[in-house]
Amino acid sequence: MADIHFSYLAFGVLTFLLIFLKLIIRPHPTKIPIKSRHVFITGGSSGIGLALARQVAAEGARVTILARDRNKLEQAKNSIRLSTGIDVNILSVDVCDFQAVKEAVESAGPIDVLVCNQGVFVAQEIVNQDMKEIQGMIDVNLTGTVNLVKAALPGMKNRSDRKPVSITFMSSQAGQVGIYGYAVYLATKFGLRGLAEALQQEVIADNIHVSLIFPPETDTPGLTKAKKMMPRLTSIMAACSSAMQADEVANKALNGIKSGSFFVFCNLEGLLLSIVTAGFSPQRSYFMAFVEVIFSGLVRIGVLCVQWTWYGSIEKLHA
Ligand SMILES: NC(=O)C1=CN([C@@H]2O[C@H](COP(=O)(O)OP(=O)(O)OC[C@H]3O[C@@H](n4cnc5c(N)ncnc54)[C@H](OP(=O)(O)O)[C@@H]3O)[C@@H](O)[C@H]2O)C=CC1
Ligand SMILES: CCCCCCCCCCCCCCCC(=O)[C@@H](N)CO
Repeated sequence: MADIHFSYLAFGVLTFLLIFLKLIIRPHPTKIPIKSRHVFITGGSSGIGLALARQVAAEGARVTILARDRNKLEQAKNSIRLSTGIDVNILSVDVCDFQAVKEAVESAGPIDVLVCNQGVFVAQEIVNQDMKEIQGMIDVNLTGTVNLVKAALPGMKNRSDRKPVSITFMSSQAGQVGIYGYAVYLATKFGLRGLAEALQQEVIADNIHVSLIFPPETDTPGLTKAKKMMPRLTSIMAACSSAMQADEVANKALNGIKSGSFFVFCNLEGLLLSIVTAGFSPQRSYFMAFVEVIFSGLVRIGVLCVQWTWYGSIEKLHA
């Protein structure tokens, strides 16, 4: 008898919670159309950016890709033409040069979806890392992204149609959790989260929607390069989240952008990380908000266990 009453009560409380969350979550849910829109992808000549460029081109978007190396850009353009029959616009620019970024953005025409995906990463203990490498990661990943936002925002705010548009940042699961060997890289990726949270508040009135993508290790030319000198502990920790192909990550990213999700996770570990690091992030899905509220404590126990094994590995390898 008491059992039945208890389950009614639990059901009632959970239903009330769902309805409550549906009423209060902000920003409101949205949908970002892709077809016939201008998608501007930095770092679009390689890896995740190239895979995303191919997918949005196949969905009928007008695509611009930006990177430094003109040869790689030409190759990317040819490979996208071969697989989709569509021509993308290429721009050879260094994101660290604000003036050049501004001119490139103006030459490309009004942007509907800006994907700041360019990034460099070197896995190495900070004590061994030289200042050039450190400064390079901060300049490309963080300052470069600020440059892009600063250059593109005026045009996006003053667009002629008021349809929803997106600014998307390529973070990393290493933008949600500390990983040995990635101290400076993490500083840039955690930095993007702060940028994204404040920016979303500043641009919501313009119907601009911010997304943050959190990929696990992804098979790309960039990762192949980083693996050459990766510390053992970096590999051990990164292997706790299952690796993915660039196409799969691009697909998750595209679905996340279309649904205007603020946090976009890519695999099961990513879902758990997004629950446990939800913090003060905006949430458009009442269902995800519900999942966060109910499960964050439990997942916290899980990640504390993961930290326990990680610190065990650190002790062992440093003994
Ligand atoms: N691969 C992985 O395991 C993961 C990657 N990520 C993130 O995803 C993003 C893409 O990574 P991935 O596909 O592996 O990278 P790649 O190294 O394969 O490609 C990087 C792209 O960025 C461009 N780029 C680099 N520096 C600049 C610059 N200064 N100005 C303009 N473009 C630049 C490169 O072109 P060029 O050199 O010609 O300029 C290239 O197109 C990065 O932000 C990365 O941090 C996140 C999680 C996991
Ligand atoms: C119970 C909860 C379980 C949660 C498990 C969490 C495991 C986190 C692993 C994070 C791996 C991040 C790799 C990103 C690497 C990257 O960004 C690239 N640029 C370079 O590889």
